[in-house]
Amino acid sequence: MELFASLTEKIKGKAIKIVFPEGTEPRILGAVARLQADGLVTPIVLGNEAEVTKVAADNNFDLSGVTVIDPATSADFDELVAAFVERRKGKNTEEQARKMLLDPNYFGTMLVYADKADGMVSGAVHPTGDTVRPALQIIKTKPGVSRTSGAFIMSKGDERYLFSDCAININPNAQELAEIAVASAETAELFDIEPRVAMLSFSTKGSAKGDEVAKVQEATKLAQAAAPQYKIDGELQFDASYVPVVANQKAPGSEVAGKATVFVFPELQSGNIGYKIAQRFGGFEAVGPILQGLNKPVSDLSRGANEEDVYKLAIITAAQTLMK
Ligand SMILES: CC(C)(COP(=O)(O)OP(=O)(O)OC[C@H]1O[C@@H](n2cnc3c(N)ncnc32)[C@H](O)[C@@H]1OP(=O)(O)O)[C@@H](O)C(=O)NCCC(=O)NCCS
Ligand SMILES: CC(=O)OP(=O)(O)O
Repeated sequence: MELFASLTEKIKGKAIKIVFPEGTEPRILGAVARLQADGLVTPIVLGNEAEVTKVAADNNFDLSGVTVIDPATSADFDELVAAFVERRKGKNTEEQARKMLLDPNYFGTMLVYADKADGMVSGAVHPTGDTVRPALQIIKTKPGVSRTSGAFIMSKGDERYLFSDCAININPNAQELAEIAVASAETAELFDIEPRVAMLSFSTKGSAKGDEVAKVQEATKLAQAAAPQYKIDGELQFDASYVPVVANQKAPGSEVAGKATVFVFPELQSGNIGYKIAQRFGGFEAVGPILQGLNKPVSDLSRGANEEDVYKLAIITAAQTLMK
């Protein structure tokens, strides 16, 4: 079944509450109106009610039935401040908390932490750091996961792949890269992609040398040892990972080369540039970044996202709430 058809089937009618902190952004409100009309999620929009209503009216969006919360006047504000101070014990004072929770990304994250929402979608107007930092500080990673990372589902026609880390870890070490690879294989399975994980490099099987190559070689070994149930191979250049004829020449006998479905980039420069090239030159649809390894789902849009991207990432975020 087509990815979004199967995900919408899973979430429909479950009233999964997704909070959208960027309540005066037309791309967000357009997606919210559609999600509400399609009965896919129960949206909570953050912002001054008069401003949200004006943007909706100016764009002919029907927000009937959508909850709008202004953090500054919310009846839950004091309770959330207290929960935040408790969570950030010793790291933030109550005075700081009162200022921080006026920031819609902090307030929205606290709604998720306090179980008043199930997930959050933000980042259409905020850069990634501002969107994800509250989640890293408050929601935190699941037991056994030390690093959150950001994956994209890349699809075109019948082709569907996962790219990571394209969003979070600027220069992961070998251990962190191994963890990203295993988390990516797990995420791929959640989205019905059979994981064959390529650990990408500018070298294939020792064709080049250097610290950067050694890091990917080490990460490959660590990931293979940590998750022997998955097919993980490296280090591979992109052509060796994707093109069967090149794979035969550069990495004969590999279970991954030439048929990879999960592409793990060695650091964030290549990951972020790589997904945008596939999206903008290659015509792939890029949905994400899907944050992997958090206790509860928080998703960060690219600021280049359109309304359809917001709609789809909200569906993915809602589906993540059902996955253990
Ligand atoms: C994500 C990012 C903002 C975190 O940076 P930061 O806020 O300076 O990070 P800090 O080291 O101050 O850590 C802040 C908190 O987050 C946690 N944290 C940081 N990175 C983390 C990660 N990858 N996974 C889990 N937790 C993380 C820290 O442990 C710390 O928690 P604490 O306050 O409870 O001790 C930073 O890594 C970044 O800018 N990444 C690139 C984002 C980007 O621009 N991507 C391109 C566009 S998508
Ligand atoms: C994922 C990403 O690159 O986000 P942005 O375009 O907002 O920097």
